[in-house]
Amino acid sequence: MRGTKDIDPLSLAMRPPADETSAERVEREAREREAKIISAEIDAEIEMDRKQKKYDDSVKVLLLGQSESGKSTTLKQFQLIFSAKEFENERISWKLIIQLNLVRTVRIILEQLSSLTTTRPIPFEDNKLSRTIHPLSHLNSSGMNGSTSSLGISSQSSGRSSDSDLPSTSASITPSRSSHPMSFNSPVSPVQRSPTTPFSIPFPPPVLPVSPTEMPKLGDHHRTLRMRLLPLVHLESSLLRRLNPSEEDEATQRSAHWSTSGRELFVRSSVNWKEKVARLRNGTFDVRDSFADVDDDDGFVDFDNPDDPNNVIQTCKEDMLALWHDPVVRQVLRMGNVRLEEMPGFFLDDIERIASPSYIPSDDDILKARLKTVGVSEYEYTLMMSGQPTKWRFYDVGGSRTQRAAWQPYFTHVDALIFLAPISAFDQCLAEDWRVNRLEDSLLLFKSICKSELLKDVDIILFLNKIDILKAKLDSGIKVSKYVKSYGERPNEYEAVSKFFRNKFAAVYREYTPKSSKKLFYVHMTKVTATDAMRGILSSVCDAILRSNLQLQGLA
Ligand SMILES: Nc1nc2c(ncn2[C@@H]2O[C@H](COP(=O)(O)OP(=O)(O)OP(=O)(O)O)[C@@H](O)[C@H]2O)c(=O)[nH]1
Ligand SMILES: [Mg+2]
Repeated sequence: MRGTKDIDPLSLAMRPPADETSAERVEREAREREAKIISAEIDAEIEMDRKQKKYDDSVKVLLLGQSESGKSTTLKQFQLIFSAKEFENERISWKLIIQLNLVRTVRIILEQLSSLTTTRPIPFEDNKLSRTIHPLSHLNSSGMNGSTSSLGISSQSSGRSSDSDLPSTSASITPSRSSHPMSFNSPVSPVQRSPTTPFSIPFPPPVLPVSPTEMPKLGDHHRTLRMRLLPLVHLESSLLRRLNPSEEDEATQRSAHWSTSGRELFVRSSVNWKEKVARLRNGTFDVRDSFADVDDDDGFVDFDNPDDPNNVIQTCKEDMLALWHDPVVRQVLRMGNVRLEEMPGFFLDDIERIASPSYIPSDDDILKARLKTVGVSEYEYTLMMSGQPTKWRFYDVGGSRTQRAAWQPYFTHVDALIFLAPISAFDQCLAEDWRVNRLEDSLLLFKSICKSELLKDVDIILFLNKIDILKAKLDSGIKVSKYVKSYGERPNEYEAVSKFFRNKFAAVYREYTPKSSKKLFYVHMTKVTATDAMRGILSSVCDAILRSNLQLQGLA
């Protein structure tokens, strides 16, 4: 026991009076709480100020766009093309992410198979983005008629997407649906979400009506495969917990509603995930110890440990291949309209390579890997531009709806922004809200960015991204006019479709950019995963930003 004389005099002075009444205590505690909040706000302001001052001499670029639009992938390309050594140093860190991407896809298949053996719909959140939306079948199945606004947007396909999650403090960047530039067919019917019955959330129905006799039959070997692949599912949840222990972000909250294995791998801006991955690689893996804190892993590589991801994946290799090539499994996926190949982080066609003990991720693997961003990550690179070293600072934001409130503080001190809109997503819905068409969300988001007074003089580079997926969809016969009413009778071909989308975004820019704006606007059709094509695009983007910067400073 410490005596009174050992107590710090400051703590003594801060102690509540001995005769404090309970009413006084409540009042004091409320005062202290408020003071704490104010103090945290001041700290945040000081930190932001510090960052602005510190990086004033660098060219600052903000990457914006909805989740999965390709922001972090664009950043990887910048690093690969202009800062190759750093990219090389981080190569090995991506191995675990790629392994986790692979395992996630296997888990999705297993969950789909479960749907055949259980009466309740599977908690299958992960593939929402790769499921198409089926306006007609859904309207039929629900009996809900999606009324269409005067602009052709159904009431379910709400623009709330952007209304609700853009920074609420700035009216100028809050999008409004009242003058929508494109008209979309109703994507899906409103779903009845009940917090107490999470499994009652319906999924988009299969393409064809399925009678019980048409249901694919699972045999004993499917059940055996499932059992044999369970270590992968355990490995995934164990590693996710270790990489993001006690996270309370949306992914975790959703997982509580869905299933522990439903979490998507994400990186929080404040966490150096590469360091964490390195520690996991150097520590021992023990699935049974999955709740242990990462900090406890100070051991060495245990090559004999059966819980090591390399070992688990290698052991399950043949079963993964058997599952992926099984005709019944393919039929189940088709019926559920699950297009795994279009999902980010799809590595099932690379099992042999990834399961090899000597596997090192290739450049393409790293660009394909999916790691969701939460918060705002900052990266500083010295890029060699026309033989001159130039300091660049990139801000890579999380694009999902709950993340967008964090964008606004960065609007006031960037030189340019790259906005990514995945135009392949015309037939998809947001992971965050099934009622919202992803392309519609992108357009509304872009509109709010154009309108923003804070971004009035910030150059905008628009990447209409994922053109490879767009081409594949058109080639497979998916009709744009089925999802975008205003597309009408135009040819369902890449040239016509891409021109149509490009014109729509350009029209939004022209209509909503403040008249007094001095900003420049460039549009590129991109597949940001393609390094050769991006080399030229990123060079010209950097040149344009630099030129514009010099002009602004009166140096050009
Ligand atoms: N096929 C194809 N895939 C792409 C393209 N651009 C990005 N991807 C993939 O799409 C996935 C999502 O890309 P990210 O860069 O992580 O998306 P993001 O915008 O950073 O998403 P958040 O962090 O959630 O905001 C990754 O797996 C990428 O490899 C593209 O042009 N074509
Ligand atoms: Mg990201």
